[in-house]
Parts: sequence; structure tokens; C-alpha cells
Amino acid sequence: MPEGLVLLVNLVRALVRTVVFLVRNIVPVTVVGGLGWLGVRCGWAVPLVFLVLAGIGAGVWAAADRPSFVCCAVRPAQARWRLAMVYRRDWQPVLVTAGLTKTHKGREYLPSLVRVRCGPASDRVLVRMLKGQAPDAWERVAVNLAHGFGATLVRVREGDRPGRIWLEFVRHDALAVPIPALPVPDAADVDLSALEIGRVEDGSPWRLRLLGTHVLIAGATGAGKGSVIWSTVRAVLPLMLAGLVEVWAIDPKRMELSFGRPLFERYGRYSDDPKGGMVDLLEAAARDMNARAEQFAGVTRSFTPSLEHPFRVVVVDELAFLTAYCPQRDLRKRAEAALAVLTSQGRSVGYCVIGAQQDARKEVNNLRNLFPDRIALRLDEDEQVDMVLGDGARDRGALADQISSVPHIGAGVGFVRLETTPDPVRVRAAYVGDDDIRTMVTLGVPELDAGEAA
Ligand SMILES: Nc1ncnc2c1ncn2[C@@H]1O[C@H](COP(=O)(O)OP(=O)(O)OP(=O)(O)O)[C@@H](O)[C@H]1O
Repeated sequence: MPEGLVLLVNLVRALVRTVVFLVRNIVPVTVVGGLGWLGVRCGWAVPLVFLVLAGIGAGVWAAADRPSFVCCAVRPAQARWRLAMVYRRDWQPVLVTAGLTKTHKGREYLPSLVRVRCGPASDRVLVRMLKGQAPDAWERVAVNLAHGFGATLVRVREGDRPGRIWLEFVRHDALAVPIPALPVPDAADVDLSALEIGRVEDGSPWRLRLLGTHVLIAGATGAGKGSVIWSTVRAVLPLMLAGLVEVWAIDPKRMELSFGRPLFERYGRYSDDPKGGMVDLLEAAARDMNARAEQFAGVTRSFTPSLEHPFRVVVVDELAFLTAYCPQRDLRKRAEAALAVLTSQGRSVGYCVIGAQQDARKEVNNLRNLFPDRIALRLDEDEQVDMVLGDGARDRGALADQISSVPHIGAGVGFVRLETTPDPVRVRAAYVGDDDIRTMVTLGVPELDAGEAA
């Protein structure tokens, strides 16, 4: 190519890049340009005064309404900064090393970086993949991307349209510190479709639905199943006291739920009797549910709790004890049958089963598919993740087998699928300690003093 032509091509390239840069950064460029122009025309004291006034304005805004300041000013600025200083700067070298680019006839094709959004603990980067590329190609090199961009973890999420994906770069673990028990809400604020029981990784509240569903909590021993159960009981406590919710507790382990026995006995039922009492309780629930279903048939399709028909939550602390480990075959069969009736028909008539289990394997719990909502806390083996959350959940980032077994760091941490997104999200349940449970019992059964309640 003649030298003059090379020069011309490079000149045009530089011009195009400058225009693209100016258009992309129109706001900061205009502000800096405007201040510079003021400085030249009126002296440098004038832009300085503007900057000081802007600083004071930002300070007042931050003091008056911190969430909106963070959301509208800090996060967009952080996203711009990280786009320029982290992602755009290292985009080409990292993608080339990770094998995500293609070279054809001497020309390199590079996936495009569309947008960056920053959250409190992670960045989301929207990427336009190369034509013919699939998200799996990115999932396979997630570790390379994490190291390349200085993140602790990268998850690949579906994009806003075909051909695009979101890369979620986790900067630091926002759930590494235990969350103390949440305050007992006012009765008017309790929503059985969205009970606040902890926090999602992005800092938003973790809300659990009970109305119209059943919940399975799977986690190895010490994974923190108790904190999910107790945070849920705490969230419905005001409605229990008002007679609109009953909690029927089945406690084969005689540990976790026995703390709240007086509460369950007054505002529901409780059994830890391995000789048939627990199964009787399950069967009683199934019978009541059938009677309710008959009463409602043809009258109503949506359930609203009332004093006559309270919402009933049946909590089973260890499902496998009733369905697999119980030595009497007859009791196992009866428990399985009652659970199957409750989980298959109870949703629309105000029954919700919350089942906890340590072992997610199929042979231990055949009823797993009857629980529409499932929570995977720390699990022993990677194949259990898909057994709990459904096929492909682990590939989509639900690394429940890698949650720390140190209680302070990993207990109560897990993965769930929310209604709003197909991808599993990381959550942590608030920790309801023994004192919190005592306080709850005293609230519900005031005649017991705190000592007796324990
Ligand atoms: N959400 C939490 N945040 C911090 N620590 C927690 C949390 N949940 C539980 N822990 C700690 O982890 C320990 C084990 O929790 P828990 O007994 O709830 O586990 P589990 O899954 O019910 O175990 P198991 O099946 O053996 O009964 C608790 O004693 C507590 O110290």
C-alpha cells in the first residue's frame, strides 16, 4: 500500500475514534469543555466556584437521600470509571488469551463491550457475542475472565436479546458477614407472597413466597436450614398472633424447632413423637386440607387467610426422617402419602409445606418435584445442585457445593431461583439466634417468662 494511503487510512481511523469517544462521553466532555471555556473567558476562579457549588450540592443530596444519590450518581460514575479503566482497557488481551476472539483472513474479530452496570458487590457487563458464538463458550472460560478482570467470580447470564449476554463479575462477597435477625414486621406489612427473610447478593431483600407454593430447603448438616425456617416463622409471627397463620411443626431432630414449642402449640401444632405422633399430625393436616378443599370447591379459587380458615404452614425439619430413615415401613408409607396429598393439592386452599432435608439424592426424597420453590444451601456434592434447583442450575452459577463450611461465612448462604429471573441468585438468610427465638416465644406466650420460654 502506498505510504500516503496508509497515512490517510490512519488519519480517518483516528478521526472516527475521536468522534466515537466524544459521542460516548458527551456529558463529561461537555462539562469539562464548558468549565475550560469559562476559565479562559472569565478567569479560573469561575469554574472553581462552579465545582465547589456542585460539590456542596452533591453533599446535600447524599445527606438528604443517600439511596437515590448512590443509584443516580455514584453507580453510573463508578460504571463509567470501571468501563474505561478495567473492562475496555483489558478487553482485547483478556479475550484473546481466553480464546474468545476469531481471526479470519488476517482480520481479528472481537466481541463488543456494550454496557457496564455497577452494583454494590458486582458489575454486570453486557456483551455482544461474535456471530455464531454461544454462551457456553463464555461459561467454559469464566475462570480466565475472573482472573483477567480481577473479579472473584464470573457468572454468565442471558442477555436482553439473542446474541448478547450479561457477564456478572463479582467483586467481593457481599454475604460474607452474618445478617442479624430482621425486626418482626407489623401485621399490616406481612405479605405471604413475599416474606423478607434475608438478603440477596445485590443488597436487595430476599423475599420468600409461601402463599400458593411449597418450599424445599436442602443443605448439608450445619448449612443453616434452621435460619431459613426461623426467619420465615419470624416474618409471619404477627399473623400467627392475629390468628391468620398457623405453623404446624414436625420436629424429628428435637433440636431446631423444639425452641419454639410453646409458640407452635399455641398458634398451630407441634410433634416430635417418632412413634407415630408426627405422622398423625401430617395426616391431620391432609384431612383438614381435604375438608377445606371440599368446602371451597366451586366457591372460590383464590385463598385469603381468615380466622375461620387460617393459612397453615406445615414445617418438617427433616423430611428424610419421615420418608426414608424411619425404621417402621408403615409409618414411612403413611408420611409419604400425607406429604404427597398436602404438596399436590394444598397450595390453592391455604396450605404450604416447608420441608428441610440434608440429603438431596433422589432415593432419599421422591417428593422433591412436588416442591415448586427450592433453596440449595451448602451441599456436599456438585451433582446435588441440579437435583435441588433443576437441570443446568450449577452451570448457570449455583455453586452450592462451594459454599464455605465455616458457619460465620457460609451458614444460611444458598442459591434460589426467583420468579423474575431464570438464573439462580445467591442469598443469605438472617440468623435468628436463641435469644431472638426466646423473644418471639415471649411475644406469643407472654405468661411464660423468658427463662421458661427457653
Ligand atoms: N444465617 C446464618 N448466619 C450465620 N450463622 C448461621 C446462620 N444459620 C446458622 N448459622 C450457624 O450455623 C450453625 C448451624 O446452623 P443450623 O443448625 O441451622 O444448620 P442446619 O442446616 O439446620 O444443620 P442440621 O441439619 O445439622 O441441623 C448454627 O449453630 C449457627 O451458629
